Amino acid sequence: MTTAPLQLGTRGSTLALAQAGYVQERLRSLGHEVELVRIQTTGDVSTAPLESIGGTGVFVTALREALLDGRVDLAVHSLKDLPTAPADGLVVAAIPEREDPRDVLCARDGLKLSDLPAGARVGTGSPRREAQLRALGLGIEIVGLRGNVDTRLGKVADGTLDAVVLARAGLARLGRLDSVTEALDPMQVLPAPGQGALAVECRTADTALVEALSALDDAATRAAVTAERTLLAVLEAGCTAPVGAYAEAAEGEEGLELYIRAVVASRDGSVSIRKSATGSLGGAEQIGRDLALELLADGAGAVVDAGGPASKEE
Ligand SMILES: NCc1[nH]cc(CCC(=O)O)c1CC(=O)O
Repeated sequence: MTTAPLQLGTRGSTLALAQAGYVQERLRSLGHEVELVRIQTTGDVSTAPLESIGGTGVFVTALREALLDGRVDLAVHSLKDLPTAPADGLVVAAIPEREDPRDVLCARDGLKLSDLPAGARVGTGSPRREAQLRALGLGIEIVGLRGNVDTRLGKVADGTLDAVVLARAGLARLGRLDSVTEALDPMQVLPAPGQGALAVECRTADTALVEALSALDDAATRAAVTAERTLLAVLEAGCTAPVGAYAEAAEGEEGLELYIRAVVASRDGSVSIRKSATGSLGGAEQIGRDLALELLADGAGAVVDAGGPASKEE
């Protein structure tokens, strides 16, 4: 069989290339020829705060355009950057097994969160991280931060900041786990819905490719992130404050069950509402939806976030 190599669209950042390279290798091991195609996005070109240029969706739009106009056959995204609304003509054909989704602290001198002195400067551009860190009441100062992983870690190395908070998954994919001084306990800081997972997207009409990509799909990860993202979608319709959520498959009395925890917090940390639920792996959407409705019934809709709707962005 002679088929043209699959064209895999990716952003050009080191992290994006590492993620695309992972998918490329998995497809190669299944016998597919795959070439990487770099697509530049507004989010890569601009250094303005994400909230002011349309949020994390800017990373995704250019890749989706390349899929829809046929420049590429598949695209790899960080699932947490993918808007919850489905895109016309496109399908997330594979969600591979996720990395450890926790946020981590990368601090000077090996410090952990509880070692940071009052007034310590901690960098993050994520309202979700900011809200949950403030809610801990440690008296640390949150400093806004953007840029790639190297830029962010550099602010600790050069002494500008005492620490930064990042996704462990990104550091793992870049081989930078040596910078981590503490993995944050989800009891204190819940990750973004979908954090640590990849989404492999292609055209719905490309049925042979949809079928081929399904070999990369991990059922437990898909169930977990489906619950997290359904929760996010329901909350997006009903509140403006940042959302954290983490679902995992765990052995329960009835076999494998999905256990999900979620938080809605005001950016200043003064209010945070946390709830959890368990259910069957097959009922992921319903678990996510029900938990979101419970959070709203508990007042999540009234948690005011000064940043407005776009502030949910990571
Ligand atoms: N916000 C950008 C972004 N999108 C995905 C990751 C990391 C990889 C992942 O979460 O899957 C990061 C960096 C970070 O939040 O530290």
